[in-house]
Amino acid sequence: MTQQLPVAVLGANGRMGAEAVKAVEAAPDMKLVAALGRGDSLDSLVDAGARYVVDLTVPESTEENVRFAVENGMHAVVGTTGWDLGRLESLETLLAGHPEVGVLIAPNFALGSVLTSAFAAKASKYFESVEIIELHHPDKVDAPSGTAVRTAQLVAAEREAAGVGPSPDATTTELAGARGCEVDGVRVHSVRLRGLVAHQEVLLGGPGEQLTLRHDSFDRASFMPGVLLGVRNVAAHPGLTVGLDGYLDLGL
Ligand SMILES: NC(=O)C1=CN([C@@H]2O[C@H](COP(=O)(O)OP(=O)(O)OC[C@H]3O[C@@H](n4cnc5c(N)ncnc54)[C@H](O)[C@@H]3O)[C@@H](O)[C@H]2O)C=CC1
Ligand SMILES: O=C(O)C1=N[C@H](C(=O)O)C[C@H](O)C1
Repeated sequence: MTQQLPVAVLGANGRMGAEAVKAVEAAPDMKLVAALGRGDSLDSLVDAGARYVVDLTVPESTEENVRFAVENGMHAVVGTTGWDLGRLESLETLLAGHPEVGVLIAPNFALGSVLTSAFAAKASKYFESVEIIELHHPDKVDAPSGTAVRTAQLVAAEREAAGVGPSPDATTTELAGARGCEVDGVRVHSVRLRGLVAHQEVLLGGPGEQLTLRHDSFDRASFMPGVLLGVRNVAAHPGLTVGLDGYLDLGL
C-alpha cells in the first residue's frame, strides 16, 4: 500500500470537524495525525508530522490557521467561511513565497451544491431576473452563507460577460432588509430555521417562466466526499484554488 497522507483536522470538536475526523479515520489512504479544538496550539501540527490541514473552524480563526499551515509547508483544505477578497489576496501573496504549497478554499464541499452553483451561473445569462435564497440551521454564525456569496459572484461574472444588465426591481420603499442583501448586484436572502442543515435555491425568472435550481444537504455526511477529494488533490494544485470545481472536470 502507498504511504498514507498525514492529515490534521482543525475545529475537530465542531459539527463539521467531528464529521471530518470520522471521514479521515475511515479513509484507507489517510492517517489522522492531529485533531485540534479551540485553544490547542498550532505548533502541535508540526510535532504530529501533519502534511495536510483541514480547516473547519470559525471565520475569526481560519486566516491564522491557514497562514500557519502555509508557512510550515502544509497543504490546506478550507471549508470555513469568511474568505473575502482582501483575505484571498493576502493569501495569494503568502503563497507566492511558498510555491510548492496548495490551498483549497471550498465554500461548499457537497458535489450537488458545486454543480448547482455552476448550472445557475451558466443559466443566469438567459434570464432577466435572478435571486438567491439560502436556508440554514439557526446555529450558523454568518449570513449570507459562503455558498450563496460564491454563487452570486459566479452568476454576476457570467451575466456581466454576456452583457446582461441587473435584475429589474421597482422597489422604492423598503423596510430595511426586506429585499435581502446584495452580492455583486445579485440579491441574496438568508433563512435560519431549526431542523434545516444547508439548502439553497437560485430563482431565475423570465417573461412567463421560472427556473428554480435547488440543492439540499440533509446531513453533514454530504460534505465528506468533497473534503476527502480536496485532501487527495490539493498537493497537485499548488497555489490558491477557490471552489471545489477547480479540482473537477465539470465541462461547463
Ligand atoms: N465548505 C463546506 O462545505 C462547509 C463549510 N462549513 C463552514 O465550516 C465552518 C464550521 O462550521 P460548523 O462545524 O458548523 O461550526 P461549529 O461552530 O460547529 O464548529 C467550529 C469549531 O471550531 C472551533 N474553533 C474555533 N477556533 C478554532 C481554532 N483556532 N482552532 C481549532 N478549533 C477552533 C470551535 O470551538 C468549534 O468547535 C463554518 O464557517 C461553516 O460555515 C460548514 C459546513 C459545510
Ligand atoms: O454553516 C454551515 O452549516 C454551512 N456553511 C457553508 C456556507 O456558509 O456556505 C457551507 C454550507 O452551506 C453549510
